[in-house]
Amino acid sequence: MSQIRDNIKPAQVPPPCPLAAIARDDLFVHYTLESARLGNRPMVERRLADLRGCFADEAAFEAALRQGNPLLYSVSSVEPAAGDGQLHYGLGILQPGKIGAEYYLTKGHLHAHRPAAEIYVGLAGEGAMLLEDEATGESRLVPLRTHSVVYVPGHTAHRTVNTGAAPLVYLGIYPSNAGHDYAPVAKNNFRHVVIERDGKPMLVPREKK
Ligand SMILES: O=P(O)(O)OC[C@H]1O[C@](O)(CO)[C@@H](O)[C@@H]1O
Repeated sequence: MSQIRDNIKPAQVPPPCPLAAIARDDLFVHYTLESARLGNRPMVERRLADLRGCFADEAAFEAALRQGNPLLYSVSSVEPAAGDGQLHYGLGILQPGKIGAEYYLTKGHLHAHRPAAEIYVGLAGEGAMLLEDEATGESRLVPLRTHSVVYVPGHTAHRTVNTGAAPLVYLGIYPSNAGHDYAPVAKNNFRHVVIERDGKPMLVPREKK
């Protein structure tokens, strides 16, 4: 018996929670749905020109860009602590609109640390998450709206789409070591496109060029 006990390795003890090391304004952050900004954190803004290559209808994209360079979405983030078990989160606001038949969308990314999952909490508006398994290309369109939560598994490219008429506001919560890897989506894009057909969102395969 004692021999068995001797062979049991002690569980790894995590370092003590660095509560004192966390800034007070990282422990409590206020936001409003109108500003969709976390406290006074900087807003990263993505305008139409930043989304070059994302939309399927390139002629419609160039035509829209000639009319102006509207703000499509903004994200502010809180990163209280790094290290094993810690979390970061971001508040996003994605405007309504379309390029051709395709709804306004975010660039989309994989996590640099591929196993990292993410939780999206819908706070306002009506949209969806486009999920794509990196290895198999398997795709899902999952609704994201007020009072809904979407689970994004690890190893899954994810893009947010606004399918409604009002701004889509959402909170994304992810492991502190997740990181953003934009390169695979920038190179290959998603295999599917979310378009409006007969007034409703529909997932269709991207046409080959
Ligand atoms: O597709 P993008 O450009 O990364 O935008 C989505 C944003 O949503 C989040 O996943 C959560 O707010 C951010 O990490 C990310 O920047």
